[in-house]
Amino acid sequence: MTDADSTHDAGSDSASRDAPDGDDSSLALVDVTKRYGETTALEDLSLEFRPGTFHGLIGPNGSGKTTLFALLAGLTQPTSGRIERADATADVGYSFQEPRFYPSLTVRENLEIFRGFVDDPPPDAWTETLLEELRLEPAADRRADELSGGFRKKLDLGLALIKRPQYLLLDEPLADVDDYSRRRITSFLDSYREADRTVVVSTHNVAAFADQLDRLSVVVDGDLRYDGPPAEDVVSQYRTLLE
Ligand SMILES: Nc1ncnc2c1ncn2[C@@H]1O[C@H](COP(=O)(O)OP(=O)(O)OP(=O)(O)O)[C@@H](O)[C@H]1O
Repeated sequence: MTDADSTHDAGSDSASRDAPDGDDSSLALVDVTKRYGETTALEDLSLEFRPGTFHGLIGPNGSGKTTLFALLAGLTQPTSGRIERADATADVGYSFQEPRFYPSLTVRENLEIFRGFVDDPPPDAWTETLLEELRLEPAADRRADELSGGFRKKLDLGLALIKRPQYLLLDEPLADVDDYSRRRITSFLDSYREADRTVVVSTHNVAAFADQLDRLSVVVDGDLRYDGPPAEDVVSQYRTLLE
């Protein structure tokens, strides 16, 4: 599958065959430093995202999480180091900036248009699955610019998922989302990962994903402070790591 002309899909030009640790289907940053002028957002950071993993990325404000996602999605280039994507054809879907969609089109029309950008699109039923699993159905026929904040967030999540990407990068996917939808969405993302896809969630609300996380990475001031299994009490673990 090639990348589509979609704001929610990343290009694959930074792909390479060999990932660290010999895992031939992971996505990884290798010795990455990213500077914006005088500001160092990430410093010599290496991190791997493996298939079939629900990976949590946490860290205080300004620690470099958004920068890391932008690098993985190919939206910006490292100052030094490299991004490796073992399977050059694997897609990256993302939702981590302001929601983007066609404002005058309905939720369903937006999903269909973005699905149409994909060269080898998932079947029609995938759109219906997303409408149902993301609890978007009540707003399916409403214009995108008339949606509440929570529905906008869910539409953005739907657009990130419409291509069924191998790697799904989500920044605060549950922000503004009601409790019932949260449970549905976390369980849907859980099953998405079971299909050997990678879900990476950047969040300040690590407790919301405690039951799903397979791996936890903590970034503080551009450094990787922890990368490994989440503890049973992930909130305490994070607090301890920050001390
Ligand atoms: N386009 C930019 N130009 C200059 N500095 C930037 C730019 N983007 C990010 N930075 C700086 O890089 C550092 C990391 O920012 P980044 O947005 O990646 O952190 P973050 O962990 O996503 O923060 P938050 O949790 O607050 O969203 C910060 O010091 C930030 O000010």
